[in-house]
Amino acid sequence: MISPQDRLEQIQRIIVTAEQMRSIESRVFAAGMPIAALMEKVASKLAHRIAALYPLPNPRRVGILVGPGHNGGDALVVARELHFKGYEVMLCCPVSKLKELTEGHLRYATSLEIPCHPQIESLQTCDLLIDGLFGFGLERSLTDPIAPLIEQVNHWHQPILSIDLPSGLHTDTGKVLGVAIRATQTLCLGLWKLGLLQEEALEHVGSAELIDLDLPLTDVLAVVGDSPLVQRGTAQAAIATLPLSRPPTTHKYKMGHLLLVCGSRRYAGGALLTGLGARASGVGMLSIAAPESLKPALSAQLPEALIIDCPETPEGAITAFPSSFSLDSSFDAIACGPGLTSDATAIVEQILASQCPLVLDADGLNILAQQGTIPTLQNRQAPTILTPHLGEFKRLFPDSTVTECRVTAVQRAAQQTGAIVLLKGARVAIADAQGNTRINPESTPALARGGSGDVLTGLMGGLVAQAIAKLPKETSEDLRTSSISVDLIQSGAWWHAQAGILAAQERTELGVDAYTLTQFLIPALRQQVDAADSKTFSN
Ligand SMILES: NC(=O)C1=CN([C@@H]2O[C@H](COP(=O)(O)OP(=O)(O)OC[C@H]3O[C@@H](n4cnc5c(N)ncnc54)[C@H](OP(=O)(O)O)[C@@H]3O)[C@@H](O)[C@H]2O)[C@@H](O)CC1
Ligand SMILES: Nc1ncnc2c1ncn2[C@@H]1O[C@H](COP(=O)(O)OP(=O)(O)O)[C@@H](O)[C@H]1O
Ligand SMILES: [K+]
Repeated sequence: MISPQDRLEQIQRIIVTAEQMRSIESRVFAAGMPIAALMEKVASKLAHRIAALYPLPNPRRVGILVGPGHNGGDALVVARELHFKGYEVMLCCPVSKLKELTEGHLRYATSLEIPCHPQIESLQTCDLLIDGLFGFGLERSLTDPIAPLIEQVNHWHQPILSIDLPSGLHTDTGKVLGVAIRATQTLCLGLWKLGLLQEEALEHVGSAELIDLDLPLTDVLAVVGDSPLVQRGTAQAAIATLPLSRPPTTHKYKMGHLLLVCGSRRYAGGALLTGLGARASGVGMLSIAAPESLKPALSAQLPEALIIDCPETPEGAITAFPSSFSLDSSFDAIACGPGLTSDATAIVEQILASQCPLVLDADGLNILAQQGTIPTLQNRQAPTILTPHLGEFKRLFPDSTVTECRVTAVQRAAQQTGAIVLLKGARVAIADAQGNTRINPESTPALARGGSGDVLTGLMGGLVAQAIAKLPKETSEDLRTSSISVDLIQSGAWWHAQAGILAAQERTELGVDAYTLTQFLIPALRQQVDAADSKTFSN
């Protein structure tokens, strides 16, 4: 039997759509769990958590918004529980036609003399609001009388805690259906809903937490599959994937040789930041192909790196490798792009034509887009990882539907190109050609700053080089490609985000320039590994 900790770790990785959640719920009910019993369990866990987050005596007055379905039912059971814990609870139920179970709970709450108001204004003096209007059953845009009510509540100043999802969000796309609650906090029930991990939802979700409902893993996996394609990144999964321990008899070339191709006189920092990101990855050997005029600055900051002086244009951009250099099989991976400028077309073409595993970013991506993304990559044999931000993604895939759903856009891009595609942003989404998808659930807007993507490119390049270096030399291209998993790429995205979070905690969100970020990569990893170890020991 799986231990409760392992089960919870697996549950934390699962992401469901509304349809999948409905199927899981149906299986549990068909197996004999009464709907009302599950609702009691949900609401008792919610009430406990709410009382811990907002302990008496302040806040005392709690206003609860009740919708027509079972989200409203949950809210009413929470109302009853908080009432008995000593909170001064009042309800607002703006609809008259309720589902049967919800109606029963409303009748009982009223019998307990918990006041229920049709007008939202009565709740304005509450210290805390709980949003139980709609959960994953919402399918249509909100209109009168609920839409104006939500707009009004969003203008008030008390914290709002949403049950399952902020009411008004689409469960799968995270898009606002007309209007949606702007929650301070969302307590998601049972399993993570896809919409909560979509970038569009972020301003509405606040901080998000999963309330485990002990849904049987067999029922969950029967619906999402034993190895679900779409998974939420977790610290445990990332730590398990990172190359944290080294074989005792290893040597530098066994720990990966990474070639960085980056920088120009104009974007000198691009090469440095990529190099510092790569350094933190632990890669065994680092070579940097950069304009020759950057050598003194790079050597001063990265004394361990081999600098390959490239001839440069009068503007200080690389156009080609030096004539003495051959792009041979001594490199386990190349990370290319930050700070290059569009003058680097020939060198990027040469790299794309090589058999070397490649992380492509920034101007490397813009040059690829000009060459024709899909045909160029379809011809490429070696593993390729693209790390575009939204603008670069649109240039790479002009026909994409990225504005509708980032996750499906990334999946399609990966399937069309055979590359692993990582779409940057507040919620990084990563997919491979087989549809395996990861979403990084936690980050900080402190990273929205020039150069922080360069750090990611170097870090990612170092991780890829180490993964490739582990393989025997005669490994086939197919096996080399499959050795670079979405989990490895997600572990890099997770690590980068954790460094940003730790740096922001220590230095405020204003203090996380890209150079500072590089200095937090190792401390953040240390902190996370220690936290994971202490969890293991305490279990
Ligand atoms: N699955 C689980 O494991 C568990 C689920 N649980 C809870 O149940 C929640 C899901 O409950 P749910 O299915 O009743 O849907 P919910 O989100 O409350 O709303 C649907 C209602 O809204 C109505 N409606 C829809 N659109 C509308 C609109 N635009 N404007 C106005 N009305 C609109 C719609 O009416 P209709 O479409 O029939 O007109 C229907 O009555 C889930 O989020 C969680 O909180 C837990 O209790 C137990 C464990
Ligand atoms: N609002 C945000 N929240 C969290 N992370 C963000 C946010 N905005 C950007 N990032 C992250 O910061 C990095 C920015 O990369 P990029 O746009 O390539 O910048 P640059 O090219 O200047 O280095 C990416 O890793 C991205 O995921
Ligand atoms: K809700």
